[in-house]
Amino acid sequence: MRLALIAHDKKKDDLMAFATDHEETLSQASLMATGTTGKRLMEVTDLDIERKESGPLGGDMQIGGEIAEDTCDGVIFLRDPLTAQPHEPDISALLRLCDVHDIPLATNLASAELLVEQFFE
Ligand SMILES: O=C(CO)COP(=O)(O)O
Repeated sequence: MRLALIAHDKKKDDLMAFATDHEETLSQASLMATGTTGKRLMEVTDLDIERKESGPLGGDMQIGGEIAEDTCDGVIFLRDPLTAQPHEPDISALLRLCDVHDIPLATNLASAELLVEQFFE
């Protein structure tokens, strides 16, 4: 099971709390994250995380590449729906690829809980 974890700045605290709550479960997965999200996750948990570039520098695209290569089984992406992002085209491309390849995608905490429950518990 290979899972991508991503959060926009205003959602990072939520993702850190989620990862801490589910640390034991998430440790069963192979995890990757965009740059800053991954750095924060490794600061607050003992999870082993493959860090991609930061989102605005191509990290979303790198995770999209994994989806296209069939090496990503699920994405938790806590997006900030109230703040414009400079790399919006990359974000849309990642979400689109999840749909193209039928990859489970959770974009808020409620769906992230369901995804993790279904995947691991
Ligand atoms: O911008 C992001 C996703 O679109 C997240 O990137 P960071 O994890 O580097 O902040």
